[in-house]
Amino acid sequence: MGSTDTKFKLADHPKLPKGKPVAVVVLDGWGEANADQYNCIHTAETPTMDSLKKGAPERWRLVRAHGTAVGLPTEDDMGNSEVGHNALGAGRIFAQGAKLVDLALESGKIYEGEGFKYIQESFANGTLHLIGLLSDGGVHSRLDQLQLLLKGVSERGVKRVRVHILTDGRDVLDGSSVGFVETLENDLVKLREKGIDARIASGGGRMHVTMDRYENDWNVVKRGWDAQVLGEAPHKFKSALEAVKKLRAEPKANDQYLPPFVIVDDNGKAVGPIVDGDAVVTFNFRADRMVMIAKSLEYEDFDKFDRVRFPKIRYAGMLQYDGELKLPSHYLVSPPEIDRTSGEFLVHNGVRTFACSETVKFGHVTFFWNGNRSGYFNRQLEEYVEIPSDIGITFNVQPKMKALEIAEKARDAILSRKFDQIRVNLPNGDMVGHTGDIEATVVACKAADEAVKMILDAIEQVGGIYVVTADHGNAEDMVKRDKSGKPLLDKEGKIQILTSHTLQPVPIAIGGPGLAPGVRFRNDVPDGGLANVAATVMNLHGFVAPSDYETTLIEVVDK
Ligand SMILES: O=C(O)[C@@H](CO)OP(=O)(O)O
Ligand SMILES: [Mn+2]
Ligand SMILES: [Mn+2]
Repeated sequence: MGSTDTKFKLADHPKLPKGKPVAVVVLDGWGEANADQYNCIHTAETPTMDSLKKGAPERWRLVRAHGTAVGLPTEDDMGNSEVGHNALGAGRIFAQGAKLVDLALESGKIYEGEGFKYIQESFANGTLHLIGLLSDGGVHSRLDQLQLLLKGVSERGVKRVRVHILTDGRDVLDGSSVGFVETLENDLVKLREKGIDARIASGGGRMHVTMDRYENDWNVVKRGWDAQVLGEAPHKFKSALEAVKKLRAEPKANDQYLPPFVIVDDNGKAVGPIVDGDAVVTFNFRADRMVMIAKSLEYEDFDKFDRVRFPKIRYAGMLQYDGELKLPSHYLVSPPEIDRTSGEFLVHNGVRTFACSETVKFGHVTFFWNGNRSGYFNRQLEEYVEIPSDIGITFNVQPKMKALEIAEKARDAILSRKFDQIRVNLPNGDMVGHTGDIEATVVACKAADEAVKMILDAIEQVGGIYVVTADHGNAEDMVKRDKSGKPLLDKEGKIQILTSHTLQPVPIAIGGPGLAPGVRFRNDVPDGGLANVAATVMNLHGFVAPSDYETTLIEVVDK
């Protein structure tokens, strides 16, 4: 069983027993908001989640899931899966990538580090390529950081810059890509006036080009590779603005799924393929959707797709994206050191752990949960199950996704009695919410609720405990609003669909036959956030959390 490593020894909880199976269910993108027709969770039939809310007020509450509560720079920053699951798993609030990059740019430290010095060696004779998400969403990247970086490199000897853009429309409004491209083009004009040969070289929508995750579909990364490295794409344009405008005019086109394009010169030649001697920076700070491109840019041995050419480049990530794989080996800003996560502690204390989701969220309950670390802590005590996601579709056409399959795996793991913690992520509210399809999102929420029921029923059978929560909001608000909360209309008088996450708090409910009588939420942690959940879960496993963890949300009163 557990380890002898005293560093990880947890004290016994004075009142709560060990050995009860604990199901930890994370509903992705499931916030709490006022009830109206844009709240898909409210519209959907969700009897299980409703019963948790209505059933036991002392065992249901809201927790903060955005802004500084999850280590983001400001209270205007919506929550996201990376910071949400990091907080849930690590039990402490770490300054996250967005904030660390801000600080490094502000202080200028970014230019003093090993990563920058490394890429700078290419400035004299090579091109600097910047690849990343072009928006101000603040989930994966931020435009103002790109702008500061462009300014910084222009003052530090760069001669030729090529930007490879990925249009967003997921963390920001669909259609906003046009404005972001205009802004970037204006910045590049200014660089050219200073004598720097700076241009946008290629592009494509984030969900179709480059930003796949958890190896769901390597074709996505390949499309990016072909455009960015080889300078080949089905669409060729003289300017990125023209590209984005024309491609958006196609029926059903949207920013998230724009096809790949390259910018060509008057002779039809791509203006910025990546060649030997160049430097490349992937400027997203968030990890999950950069790991695959990082592998393709960095690994000599690589068989995921035919790269055709593997240029000898100096490559650095904005951050190091995977702490276990040390990928990439060069980076501009050190990632948060998310160590001593609850998963690691619990495994060292003999807690047998099962984690499951479908591919698009699999890393959320493993990699993110464990502090952006891939792999197991102890293969003997842990089992991580990935259910393959459908590929090549937008999830509004399949809103039930694999919720049922995930719930079945969780149910079987619970009934097997082989695990003490059974942890899942149910993706529906989030993945379908991102499509902006309100009807499909309602179906998605119902499917997630049914999955919760199956897991809770299994917990009932084995006398276990459940913790049901979420990582951030999404499906509970599908419309852009003004400050007073009124839906905003576009120029044609149509409502503006919100595809992004929200600033809303999320619910957390605890219960189950194994929950000791007298356990209830404390009322002296009113500002509790996702980081308070880890200590809570440790308590439910019969342990006291380490003293540097954010405090537990529960107390045990004598009954
Ligand atoms: O899809 C993603 O990458 C983000 C939104 O940008 O969503 P989540 O944080 O829920 O994974
Ligand atoms: Mn999420
Ligand atoms: Mn999301």
